[in-house]
Amino acid sequence: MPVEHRVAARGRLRARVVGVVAGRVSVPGMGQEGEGGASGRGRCVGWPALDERRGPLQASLGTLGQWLQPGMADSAQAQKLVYLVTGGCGFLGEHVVRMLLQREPRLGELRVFDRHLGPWLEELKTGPVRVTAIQGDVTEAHEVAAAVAGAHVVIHTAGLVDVFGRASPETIHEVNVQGTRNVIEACVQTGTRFLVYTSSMEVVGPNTKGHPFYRGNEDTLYEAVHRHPYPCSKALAERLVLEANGREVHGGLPLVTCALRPTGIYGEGHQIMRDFYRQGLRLGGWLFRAIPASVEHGRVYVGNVAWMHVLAARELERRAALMGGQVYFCYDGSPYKSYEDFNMEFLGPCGLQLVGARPLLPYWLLVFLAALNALLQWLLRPLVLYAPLLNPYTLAVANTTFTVSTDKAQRHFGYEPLFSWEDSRTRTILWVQAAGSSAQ
Ligand SMILES: NC(=O)c1ccc[n+]([C@@H]2O[C@H](COP(=O)([O-])OP(=O)(O)OC[C@H]3O[C@@H](n4cnc5c(N)ncnc54)[C@H](O)[C@@H]3O)[C@@H](O)[C@H]2O)c1
Ligand SMILES: CC(C)CCC[C@@H](C)[C@H]1CC[C@H]2[C@@H]3[C@H](O)C=C4C[C@@H](O)CC[C@]4(C)[C@H]3CC[C@]12C
Repeated sequence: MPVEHRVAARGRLRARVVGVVAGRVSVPGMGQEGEGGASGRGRCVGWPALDERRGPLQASLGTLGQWLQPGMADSAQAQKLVYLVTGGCGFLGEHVVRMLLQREPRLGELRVFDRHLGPWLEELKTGPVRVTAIQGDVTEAHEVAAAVAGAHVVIHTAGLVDVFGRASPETIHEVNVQGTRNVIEACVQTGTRFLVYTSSMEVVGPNTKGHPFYRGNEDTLYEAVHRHPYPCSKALAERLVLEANGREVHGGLPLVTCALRPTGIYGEGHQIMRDFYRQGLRLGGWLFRAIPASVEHGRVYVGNVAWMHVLAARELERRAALMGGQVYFCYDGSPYKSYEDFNMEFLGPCGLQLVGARPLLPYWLLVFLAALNALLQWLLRPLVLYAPLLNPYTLAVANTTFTVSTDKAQRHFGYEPLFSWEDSRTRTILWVQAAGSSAQ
């Protein structure tokens, strides 16, 4: 285990650094010119309004020339940058960390900030890039500020992903909204100019009315009304990030922010996929269709989501005027399918079968069971945490078509999926097989 020590950061800020390891850098990526676009806005029912704090430069985004420091373009190749990834030990965060090490040529130091540090960070010991593991909590403003101090770019992916009622609404709000506010304020205080936020499709929908969002893009009009704490928190946090674009950071330059909105992410490390696999194994290799095959659910491979983060972070500097304050859905070539049929793309080759061309239970019965689960969760809460996959919210999400079709990230910062559907599928199958056999 690494030796625990403390480092002094800018001013009186201090960070708890629990390890320093080094990783490898390789192949550069790409980028091209694009055009502007719009960002979505949601409405949270029953949640506090946001501070209406806007940066002085918010309303007047300048030309690219105004955003670049003198000589920056010339020195860009030589300059080594410090990146901070919050939530860097999570499902997506680990892929972002590894992707940065493999594909960001300007990476000089990579700070991985998480409440729970993964042992795999130790693997990243060889190579020229300094990797700094920082155990910290985004809800603690001083810990965030200490980690951010001196970083050029922050990728803020830490979040409490809970649609099952495991955490309280207050905790979800604290981590996702206050945590994001802390990251923004840390950037402003310490002079960090570039912030990429991992948002979610749920900032848009599905809404509580079950309206379909079919092949939508960032400009598609949709009635985004949130009641569940998780989408509420993501919507509020995304708004904070977008509104912070243009705020003056320490040193006088403007903050540049953007938000990426993945749909349902799949790939190596996806816990819910592993849970379905294990459940199928327990049921003798069978899974039972609950949702009609006609309900399409957007999915995106984790490696492509990570790649989009890396590209967005890289291009924010050069394309600040275009990308600042923008939202981008995360997309790739994964096929449009129902949630269960899509899972079968991986679970099928692992030996599971989905029974039924149509749902085996009538929808009203699922609604009843979901409501019963919610009631049981509430009744049992003082005694035990009962948090099954099926509840009224997850049923509504699974049973509402939500698919995106867009090229905004391609136009704005040259994003193309790095992994084909075939690659993504193969990698995920191999992981499910390994995860399944380790569970035996
Ligand atoms: N998984 C998906 O399908 C999906 C889809 C869209 C968006 N997202 C977003 O992507 C991000 C990552 O999600 P994920 O699926 O990798 O989840 P995850 O739970 O695997 O990762 C989140 C990471 O954040 C860390 N974290 C949580 N609370 C923290 C705190 N208070 N301080 C510091 N670190 C903390 C966790 O330890 C974890 O490592 C989240 O912001 C989530 O909202 C996920
Ligand atoms: C009705 C049951 C048989 C099936 C239950 C499946 C359910 C657990 C799944 C379906 C859709 C899933 C969500 C969707 O992929 C997108 C996201 C966005 C992301 O920000 C967090 C995860 C989440 C909510 C998925 C959670 C699991 C869901 C609801």
